[in-house]
Amino acid sequence: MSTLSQVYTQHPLKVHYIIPLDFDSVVTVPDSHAWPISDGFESNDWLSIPTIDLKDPDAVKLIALLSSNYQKLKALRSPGGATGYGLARISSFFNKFMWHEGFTIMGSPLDHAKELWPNDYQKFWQVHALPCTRNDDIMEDGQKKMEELATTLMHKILEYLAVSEEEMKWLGSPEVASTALQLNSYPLCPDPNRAMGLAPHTDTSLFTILHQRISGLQIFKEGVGWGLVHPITGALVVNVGDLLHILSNARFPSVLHRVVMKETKQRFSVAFFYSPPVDFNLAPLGLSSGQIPLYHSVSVAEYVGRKAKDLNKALASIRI
Ligand SMILES: C=C1C[C@]23C[C@H]1CC[C@H]2[C@@]12CCC[C@@](C)(C(=O)O1)[C@H]2[C@@H]3C(=O)O
Ligand SMILES: O=C(O)CCC(=O)C(=O)O
Ligand SMILES: [Fe+2]
Repeated sequence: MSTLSQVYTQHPLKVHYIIPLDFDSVVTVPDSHAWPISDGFESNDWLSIPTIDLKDPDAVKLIALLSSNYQKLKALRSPGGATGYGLARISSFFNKFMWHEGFTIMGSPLDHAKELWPNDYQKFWQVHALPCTRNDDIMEDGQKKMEELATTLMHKILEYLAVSEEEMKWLGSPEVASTALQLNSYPLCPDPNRAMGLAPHTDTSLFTILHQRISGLQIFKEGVGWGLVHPITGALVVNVGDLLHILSNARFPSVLHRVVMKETKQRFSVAFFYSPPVDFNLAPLGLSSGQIPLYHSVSVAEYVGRKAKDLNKALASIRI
């Protein structure tokens, strides 16, 4: 069975859409990164988001990103690769670049580090992991916790949707769910109102669990427009992705979101993408009699391919 990483490998990106700007060396926003002023850029309105207390404020351990550019380029994603340092995959769909750099991890973070820095991966963790507990395990622990949290959440969502666990066999074994960890960095920007942190998109996952400490994340609410999602200490943001949109027959619509450059300091976020195994076929489930499915059945791998081809038309392309 192929992995999520192998599926993305089949949709390579041009190098141009991988290498981020050297944010440390610029004093003005270059034209390549200057976005037309958009509605809601200056908005300081907070949206009200339902919050769930999961009794575990420590579920995520935030890790600082790699610091020097030299180290960063050593970790650059290859054109055919899915993991490593670089621009967001969606970059090629926009004619301006974003004020963003990220690091994508699929599978074990420790294996990933060993692969990148066979001789000094330990040094990497010691230098860059938060100065607490065992540096070696910090990412692995965090990832395991996230997997547990995602599984718990998924069970509850299925219960609500009246989808039998039989139909989601993969859920019993967390190791076969496709997961990815994305470390996002939004460097200090000399002119925040002209730059875009992360352009509007919906995630491809069932849902994404996001940790943010500084504001900047906005979601688009029908009839309201763009509004900020307030960071709450000890709480995580859950963004519904396209795959849950399909599975739930749009009862959980995927959330259009973006990141604006609000603050005058660097912003970090950590996103955990949770999806079924790549060969799993998704279709609207748990429909009561009389309800018609709105989407054709699609495998996770095929849907990833549709998004890679046309970001904003993928969902519409499988609409019945
Ligand atoms: C498992 C995932 C989910 C990915 C692709 C792959 C790894 C990186 C994720 C992101 C992270 C940044 C936004 C996004 C839109 C992007 O460009 O890369 C995400 C995308 C998706 O949700 O489609
Ligand atoms: O940085 C954020 O708050 C959002 C990140 C995001 O949307 C993503 O990684 O998909
Ligand atoms: Fe996202």
